[in-house]
Amino acid sequence: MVPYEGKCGDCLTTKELMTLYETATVVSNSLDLVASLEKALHILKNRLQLEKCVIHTLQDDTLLTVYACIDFSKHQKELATYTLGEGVTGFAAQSKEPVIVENLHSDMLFLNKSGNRDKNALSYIAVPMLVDQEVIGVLGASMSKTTAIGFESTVRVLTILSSIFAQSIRSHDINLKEKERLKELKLYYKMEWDSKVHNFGDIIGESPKMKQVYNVVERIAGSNVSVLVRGETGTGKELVAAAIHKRSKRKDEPFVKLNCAAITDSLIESELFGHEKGAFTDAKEARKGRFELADGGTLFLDEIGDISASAQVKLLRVLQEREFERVGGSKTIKVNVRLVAATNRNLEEMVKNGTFREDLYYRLNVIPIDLPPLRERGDDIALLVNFFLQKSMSNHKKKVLITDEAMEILCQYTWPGNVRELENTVERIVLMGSEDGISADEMLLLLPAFNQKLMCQRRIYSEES
Ligand SMILES: Nc1ncnc2c1ncn2[C@@H]1O[C@H](COP(=O)(O)OP(=O)(O)OP(=O)(O)O)[C@@H](O)[C@H]1O
Repeated sequence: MVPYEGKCGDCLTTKELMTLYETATVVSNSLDLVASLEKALHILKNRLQLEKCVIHTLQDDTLLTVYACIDFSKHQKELATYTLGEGVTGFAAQSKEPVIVENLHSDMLFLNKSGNRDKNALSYIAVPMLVDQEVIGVLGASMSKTTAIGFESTVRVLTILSSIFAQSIRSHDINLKEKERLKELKLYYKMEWDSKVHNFGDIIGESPKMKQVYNVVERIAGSNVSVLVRGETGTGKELVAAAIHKRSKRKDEPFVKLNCAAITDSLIESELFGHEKGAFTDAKEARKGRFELADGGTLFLDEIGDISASAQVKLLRVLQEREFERVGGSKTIKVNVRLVAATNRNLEEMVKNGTFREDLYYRLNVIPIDLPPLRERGDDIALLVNFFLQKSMSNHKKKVLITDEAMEILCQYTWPGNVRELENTVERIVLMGSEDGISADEMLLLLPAFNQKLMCQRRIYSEES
């Protein structure tokens, strides 16, 4: 075996140039990369009489497996697998240098694991395929008496081709990964839209408390700090999380959401971090978790107070080290995710009674945003009623008038379900109401039973006094 010293003597011959031109053209015009690489290897064989040409690629930084080849049976392909440093292929990958085995019948480095050594073959050359000095595989070929060029020229041609092949394989891999990511994101977003969880609509409200919220959102959106949005149910926590994302540099990357309260303890870690095939009974396929889906973007964890103790530990590690392993996996995955969490629970209380980790609480609560309940937002109620009224009338292609007295009732109501309840109430108003206007009595009928009773009592009381 001779490590190639990198001599660069004569210029390329016309034969070599033609070979390079043809192989590069075949590979650059490809949709099916493996088929095109194999065509390119055939050109090497036909033009230069190089035999058993094979491209190995490096898997998981340890194993070189056949990616494309000519003159190998299916079984031989499977046998021709090398670890780093093993045989001439493994050695070329490890040393990052071309390796020449002058006499492959006597050199111990030529292992012939595939068993398809040719009687006529004399020598073997293996050239590492590098992208930015990183080995992604090895290009190898046998030389025989009939090979049209010498060692030096063969190394030169294979070295030029290995760099073209390496770039093509790398771009192909990136495209595949991106396609897979888009497929998973499409699936995720489809699920979200189907359950109508997503809403990127604008935030309505001019009250001083909401102006404070906008102020904080504007100031922190551009940074990468974690945010904890707190507020009663239906106050718009998800809307604020989406607003932070939309105003950040990550706005063109995914905004991914997980409602921690909707997932059982046993599934939460798999939803967050993904799982490998066979990690548990139902894990028929490997699946990415929300952290991987949100890579580059924002992950919104709703109802963060509901996650299990073991998921809290894993979450803390991601926040500290930006890395994790899938459930049932050992490979460490690194992600770049901005976390926005939300809760309507009292996390401080949970920290005190030991149900929520204090270290995690501080990691999440770098920037707290407190959303006011609707009953503390004064004129915002009327603004929101009008906003949802327009939206709903246009959806239902119907005109409905809310009289002043009906609006008065809506403004006095305590809205325990906050904006969500108000939105649903306006929807009912549009469905039940008419252009003639909704009266106060009709309005009371449209409010949920418990509060309707309260309102009636108030009304009777005020009429009596
Ligand atoms: N200020 C607002 N302007 C317009 N729509 C709003 C506003 N706040 C909330 N909404 C709407 O009210 C509904 C509930 O909002 P959202 O889901 O963001 O609340 P939440 O606080 O996250 O609720 P939960 O605690 O139940 O998860 C959504 O349809 C949202 O679009």
